[in-house]
Amino acid sequence: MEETDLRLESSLWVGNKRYRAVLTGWHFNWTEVDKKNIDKKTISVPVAEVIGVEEGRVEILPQKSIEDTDKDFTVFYVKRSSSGSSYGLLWRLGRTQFSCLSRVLRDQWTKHLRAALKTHSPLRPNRLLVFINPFGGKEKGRKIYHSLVAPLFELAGISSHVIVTERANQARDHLLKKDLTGFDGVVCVGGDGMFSEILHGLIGRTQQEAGLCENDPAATLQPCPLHIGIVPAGSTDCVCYATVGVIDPVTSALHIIIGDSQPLDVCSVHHASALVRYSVSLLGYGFYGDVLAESEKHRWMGPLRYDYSGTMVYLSNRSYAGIVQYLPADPLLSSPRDRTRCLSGCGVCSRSTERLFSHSSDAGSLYSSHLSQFSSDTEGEWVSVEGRFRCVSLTCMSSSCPKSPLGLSPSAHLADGTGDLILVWDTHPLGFLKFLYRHTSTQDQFDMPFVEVHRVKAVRFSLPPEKEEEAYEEIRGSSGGIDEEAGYIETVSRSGSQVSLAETGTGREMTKEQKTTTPFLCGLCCSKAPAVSVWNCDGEILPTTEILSRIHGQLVRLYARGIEDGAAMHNCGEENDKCDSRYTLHK
Ligand SMILES: CCCCCCCCCCCCC/C=C/[C@@H](O)[C@H](COP(=O)(O)O)NC(=O)CCCCCCCCCCCCCCC
Ligand SMILES: Nc1ncnc2c1ncn2[C@@H]1O[C@H](COP(=O)(O)OP(=O)(O)O)[C@@H](O)[C@H]1O
Ligand SMILES: [Ca+2]
Repeated sequence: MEETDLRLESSLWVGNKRYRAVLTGWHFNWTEVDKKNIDKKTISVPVAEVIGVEEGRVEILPQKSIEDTDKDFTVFYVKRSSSGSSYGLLWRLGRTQFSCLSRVLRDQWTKHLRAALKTHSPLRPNRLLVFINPFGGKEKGRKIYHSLVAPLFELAGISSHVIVTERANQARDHLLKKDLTGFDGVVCVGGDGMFSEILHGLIGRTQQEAGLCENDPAATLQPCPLHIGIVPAGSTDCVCYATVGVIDPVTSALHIIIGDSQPLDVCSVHHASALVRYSVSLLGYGFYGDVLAESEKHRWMGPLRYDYSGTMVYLSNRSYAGIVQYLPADPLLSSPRDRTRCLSGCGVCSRSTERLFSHSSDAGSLYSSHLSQFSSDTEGEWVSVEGRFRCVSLTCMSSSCPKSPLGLSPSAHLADGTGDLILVWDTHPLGFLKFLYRHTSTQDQFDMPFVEVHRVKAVRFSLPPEKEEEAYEEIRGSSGGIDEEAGYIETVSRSGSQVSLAETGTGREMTKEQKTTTPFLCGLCCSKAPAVSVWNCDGEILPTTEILSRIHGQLVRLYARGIEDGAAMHNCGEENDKCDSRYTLHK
């Protein structure tokens, strides 16, 4: 046996085979001895990916059982496998039972492995606050947590305080008001809507404590100190898919246990000097807004409601007038059409960390000058376009999800402080269908004459003056002659009205003001098309149409590491732009 401060080396047995086991600073390796050189295979587990070390011969499936022998110990660790349909890798719990020559040696191994774990995984949580939405997705949140996740947390020695929500916004309110001391992170068992609640709670709480005003679009917000873990149990599960690469509760639980850390850009949405909401995945007007509004009527269908509503809205064949203004990001840093992907260890994102946090006060003043001089922009950086759009979408990340494995913007970055603005100009129905369909494959959805994509730092959307007037007309008309049965869905902003998060509620229900006189799906059955659509903000309907949104780089951190490329399972060990070929989109 050899032992130094962190290193330990000895013979160990697995079954009746002898191995040479070595614990170096960062890795735990074991290689079969007594075998011809050519066949020698080393199993190497990064210490950061060890889940737990237990004395004796331990099983956790189908139930935890311990055979308390004094020369044995069991190591649990992360094991990867390809996920088949998804781009990311599935993580599973690996387990190996080792036997030593003596109890003293066994105790040395367990002591060293546990000490190495502490040293190499500083962000591993000890205590977690878990929110379960029992009604998300297929209503399996409770079962998923208790049967798949809780046993892993227990094995890893994590204590958790579990709250099964009884109403919408309970998790958000808890995070805004209750004592959070002692918690290292918050776990969301649910979908994108539930994640959004937790996001709002944590960002709001952090700004309250820092004395910062969330309403000011120019404010440099304080990053949240608590990590968020997502256990997918929703309908779209886009945030989970885009940050982990698979929708799999066990994979997510293992990322949480080892304390992985993935920063995430967040977009704040404002109206008339007030914060409306935050968004991380989709802020979409037109098609995606209409799909969400329609889908709310069919919640009983579960996740299928989006396909049904998508088809109905597609058939209604609508476009909307609007003025879009945007502040482009530095084109030298990256481009939404550079055909690279943001993957685990992304070089573009790590370089952004430096840029985002080294001169945060300068960045704040730069933004304030841009945002306040918005209408008379002297620096000429803002770009303005006007016309009719099928949809206007802003996404801070790729927004990949099982429906669209590469996402709304396949080359967007999770943590570069920018978002991608996608403008789909009005076009013939088949063209738009082709655009939608390309989201399901690796075909470039931006390579179409009626589509534009821009990497941006801020976006403003407003209605052309005549449409604003029409929108008012629709509201006025609505007080007298709404045909409720025809289904009225449109949101109309009331210029100058102050909208705060507290007033917007869950955002999933329509407020009175949001109903207008124009029947939904009128493209199919009647002549008059609605003047305005609604904004879909990560699955919530916004109560305003005219908005100003701004990207806040790396405002929150998730227990994740970005997508690990299944096609490149080799251990590169380099920052990923050194292995760029792996990160290029395949045609
Ligand atoms: C023809 C096939 C078209 C497939 C088009 C796929 C585009 C998918 C882009 C998905 C972006 C997802 C961004 C995430 C949004 C979520 O935050 C948010 C909330 O999720 P939650 O309920 O789980 O909490 N989800 C959503 O707003 C759902 C948006 C989903 C839009 C899907 C639209 C499906 C369209 C099907 C059209 C079919 C046309 C067929 C015509 C014959
Ligand atoms: N106990 C509850 N009852 C009703 N709604 C809830 C509850 N808990 C959370 N919600 C709300 O349900 C909405 C949808 O939840 P989510 O978990 O995202 O599922 P889905 O992906 O199916 O939409 C969220 O907006 C959230 O605020
Ligand atoms: Ca981004």
